[in-house]
Amino acid sequence: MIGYVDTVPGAAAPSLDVRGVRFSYPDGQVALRGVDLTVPRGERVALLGPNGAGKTTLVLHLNGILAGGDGTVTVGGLTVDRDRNTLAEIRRRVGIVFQDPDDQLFLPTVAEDVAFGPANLGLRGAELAARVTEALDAVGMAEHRDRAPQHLSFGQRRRVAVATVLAMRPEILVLDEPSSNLDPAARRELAGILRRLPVTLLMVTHDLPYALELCDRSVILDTGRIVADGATAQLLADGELLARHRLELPYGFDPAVAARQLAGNG
Ligand SMILES: Nc1ncnc2c1ncn2[C@@H]1O[C@H](COP(=O)(O)OP(=O)(O)OP(=O)(O)O)[C@@H](O)[C@H]1O
Repeated sequence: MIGYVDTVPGAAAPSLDVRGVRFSYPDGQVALRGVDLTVPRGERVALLGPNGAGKTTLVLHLNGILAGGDGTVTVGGLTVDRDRNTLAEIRRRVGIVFQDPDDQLFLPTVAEDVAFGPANLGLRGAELAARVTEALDAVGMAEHRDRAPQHLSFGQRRRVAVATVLAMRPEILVLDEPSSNLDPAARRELAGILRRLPVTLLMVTHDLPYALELCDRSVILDTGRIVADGATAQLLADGELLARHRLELPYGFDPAVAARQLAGNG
């Protein structure tokens, strides 16, 4: 089993600490208006919110793709800044899985795609091979290692995209809409895989049942501010809160019943 939760220096620090982050785009559009968020090591948190709330902008601050506003972001005790060495380590610690797996897969075979990141870190030979196998095992894709990514199903490609990030042994795994375009079986299988990963997880999603299934805690972001932060089951049971922030449960979905079922299965 992968043990990267304990391998990062500064193990006492939270995985993620966002303090007073404000950010406007160059055209003046204000996207974040003072965001505070602490995620302890090993926790799984859903980041919810309507279109335009600032979710992507916040995620892009976690590994320094966006910066320059106010506030600080700390990952496993290391503050995100523009220093080249720090940024390289931050990008190893924060693994972002984008919505479209094809943005992350570009080499002839699955194994080469998964090896790409750790090879850039300098791993070679048996150590690199072990890292690739470990990551592919974690997402149940080891038997496909020599296949071409473009010949895999969408759900398989998404799993390989997760493996490319896991191969870096991240401190925190950030997933952008992980359930999108998955059929019900692939969606369920991915949930099982993500639940077993020993890693801090931040999941951006509009799929509220998926948030409930995977994350005990959810945070709602709207107009650049965190407007709710609590137990997912409680937030989803608050119809007025959801309506205020343009969040909708699927027709007929009862979060209380689903939470009881999940607790029974857990
Ligand atoms: N490159 C950009 N230039 C200017 N404004 C931007 C840019 N990208 C995003 N914005 C604006 O920043 C705000 C936050 O957008 P962001 O993409 O972070 O929201 P989001 O919550 O991820 O939305 P969605 O659910 O639609 O993906 C919005 O008002 C958006 O129009």
